[in-house]
Amino acid sequence: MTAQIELSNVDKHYGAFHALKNINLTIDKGSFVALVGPSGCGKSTLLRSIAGLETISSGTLSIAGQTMNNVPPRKRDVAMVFQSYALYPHMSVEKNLSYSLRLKGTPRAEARARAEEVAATTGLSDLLHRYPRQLSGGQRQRVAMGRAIIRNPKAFLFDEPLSNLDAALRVQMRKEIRGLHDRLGATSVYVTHDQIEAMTMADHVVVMRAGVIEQQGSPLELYDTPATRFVAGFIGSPAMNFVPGTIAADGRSVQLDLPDTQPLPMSRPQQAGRRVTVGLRPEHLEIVDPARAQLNLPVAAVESTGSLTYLSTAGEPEVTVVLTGRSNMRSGDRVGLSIAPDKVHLFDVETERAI
Ligand SMILES: Nc1ncnc2c1ncn2[C@@H]1O[C@H](COP(=O)(O)OP(=O)(O)OP(=O)(O)O)[C@@H](O)[C@H]1O
Repeated sequence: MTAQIELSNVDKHYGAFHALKNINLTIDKGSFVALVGPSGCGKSTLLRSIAGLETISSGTLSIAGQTMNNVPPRKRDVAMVFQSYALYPHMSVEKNLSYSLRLKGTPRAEARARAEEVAATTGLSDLLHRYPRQLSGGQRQRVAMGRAIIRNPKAFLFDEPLSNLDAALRVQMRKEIRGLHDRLGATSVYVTHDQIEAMTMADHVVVMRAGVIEQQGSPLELYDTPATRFVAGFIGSPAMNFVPGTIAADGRSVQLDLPDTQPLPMSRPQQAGRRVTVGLRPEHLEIVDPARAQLNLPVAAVESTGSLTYLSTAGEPEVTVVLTGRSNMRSGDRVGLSIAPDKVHLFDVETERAI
């Protein structure tokens, strides 16, 4: 039942506002694709366009090879799962699950049997007689999932489904949703503003910005080779540090605009004298003996979570360093840092594209 979804040259205008700009995206059958980006970038609009809750202004949208541009939502055979759950409060879990089947005229006994089957898949077997108000947030989310599953749709469309849950439950539900996706062999499209959620759940991540697909790829492709400064800053936590710099005369190292820094060797030669933005991930900076450090910076703050320690430096721009374990550094100390040549990212100052 599961299907491929294809968008080619899709545009969406809300009056004069251009919400989606020339979107080209193939969602392979059986894949789990996350749409991420800051608030207002168009990810919900894209998802709602697939569902048919928005009409696209131009381009083609197809599901299982059939053009869907003018097909109403209920005939697209896709299931949406929302953050608000949208459960019927006056119906038991069993009735919530079987409602769509009953609407289609499925006999009562068969609908109940399907509800029991789906309840077993989603861990709701003991809760079939409860009402939504008697469920925890995670259980309600599972009912919302179950209602989508029972319809055996061509694709599952998730709109920030975990936003209402606390941090621990979110982590658990991520695994449950991904596990269900795998067991059902489903095609899933998942909107989130949380890049960690996207990275941990999806096979393919689509980063959007102001209505445009900025970059798409596997989670680690985006992390290792961000195409733009925006993607570099959006993927990875804590965020990449950006420092202005100049390619040195030898073309093989880059001098940062920070006092007490040596040129950083690069893995590929660049044009000498070129002004660039240098990207350094906090987890790639290593603390080293000041005598052989490439950067010597004053420490402004030290924060520890027990397993990780975050150092931030004084001065402009601030540089963040993350290390595993603990550190006896204190505010006011100087820290010596170095970074491997293949971990130095460079971006064009004007276009902000990776170079
Ligand atoms: N019905 C509408 N009429 C006019 N503009 C709209 C409409 N719906 C959305 N927009 C605009 O389109 C842009 C994209 O909205 P969308 O909801 O897709 O963003 P989003 O990336 O999902 O953001 P968020 O994470 O905040 O939900 C926003 O600037 C929004 O204000």
